This record gives sequence, C-alpha cells and structure tokens, in this order.
Amino acid sequence: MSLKVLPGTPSCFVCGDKKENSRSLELNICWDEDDEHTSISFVPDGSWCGYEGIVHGGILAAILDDAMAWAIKALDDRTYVTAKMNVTFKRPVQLHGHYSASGFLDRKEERRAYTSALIQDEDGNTCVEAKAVFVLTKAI
Ligand SMILES: CCCCCCCCCCCCCC(=O)SCCNC(=O)CCNC(=O)[C@H](O)C(C)(C)COP(=O)(O)OP(=O)(O)OC[C@H]1O[C@@H](n2cnc3c(N)ncnc32)[C@H](O)[C@@H]1OP(=O)(O)O
Repeated sequence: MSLKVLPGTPSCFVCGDKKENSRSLELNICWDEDDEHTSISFVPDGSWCGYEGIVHGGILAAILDDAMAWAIKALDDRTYVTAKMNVTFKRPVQLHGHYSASGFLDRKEERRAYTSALIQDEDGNTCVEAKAVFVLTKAI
C-alpha cells in the first residue's frame, strides 16, 4: 500500500488549517495510489459530539463528503461540487475511538461523478456509508 498525503484546503472545515479556519477538524487526507481511494484517520474528541459520547452525524457526513471530493480530485484536477449525498448510519461513532474514512470514485458520466465512501472502526466494522453525485462546475 502506497499512501500519499494530499495538501488539503486551508479554509476547509474538514481538511483545513486552524490558522485559516479556527473550527477546522484539521484532518489529513491520504491517497492510496495502489487501490485508488482516499483514507482519513481520526479520533473524535468531545467537540464533535451530538448526544454525549456519540459523534454528530453531520460531522461524519462532512468527513465522508471530503473523502469523496478528494477521491475525485486525486484523479481529475477539475472542480466538482456535491450535488446529492445519501448517508446511512449503521453503528454509532464513539468519542475517543479510532476510525478511518475511505472515499472512492466509482464512475464518471459526462459532468457527473458517482462516488462512495465509508467509515470503519478499528475492528473493520462499517459504521457509516455514503453514496454521492458530484457535478463538474465552472463556478469555483
Ligand atoms: C486547491 C485544491 C482544491 C481541492 C478541492 C477538493 C477538495 C475540497 C473539499 C471540500 C469538499 C466539499 C464539497 C462540497 O461541500 S461542495 C458545496 C456543496 N455543494 C454545492 O454548493 C452545490 C450547489 N449546487 C450547484 O452548484 C448546482 O446545483 C450544480 C452545479 C450541482 C448543478 O447545477 P448546473 O446548473 O451546473 O448543472 P445542471 O442542472 O445543468 O446539471 C448538470 C448535470 O448534473 C446533474 N445533476 C445536477 N444536480 C444533480 C443532483 N442533485 N443529482 C444528480 N444529478 C444532478 C444533471 O442531471 C446534469 O446531468 P447531465 O444532464 O448533464 O448528464
């Protein structure tokens, strides 16, 4: 497995830098060059929670969104925005646990990129799954 750390976007809530965005989670996005998917490791702290001890679903959706956006970016340098995302929460993601998100570009059709992503715990259990459609934009 050959993992490359992608640069991140300084202003991003997920992969940014606290100097530019004080609320950023400052997660590193890695790219697996052999299997062509992103990989984001994280250990949630108390500021990520909704119910006590359980990570907020919106935060998990943001991480999955980034995992998929960067999977596209690693393979196509143009800018795609999220048009539709479907998220399935299968198991709670716990405060202080060790997790990994992976994002995949499944296929492209004209301006659309179809993606998928998942979050797994350290035993390999899938906690969250997502599928999304991104659309190539000239607006950004
Ligand atoms: C320096 C490095 C930078 C790195 C950055 C990377 C990481 C960044 C990390 C951050 C990551 C965070 C990422 C974020 O959070 S991105 C922020 C959240 N997303 C947005 O703000 C998007 C807002 N929406 C729009 O801008 C427009 O509605 C878009 C651009 C999406 C379409 O409006 P537009 O007028 O342009 O297009 P169109 O209507 O002619 O349609 C075009 C095609 O698209 C198909 N379509 C449209 N909608 C949908 C849909 N819902 N499901 C399925 N398909 C859909 C449509 O059928 C058509 O297909 P076809 O008929 O052509 O085949």
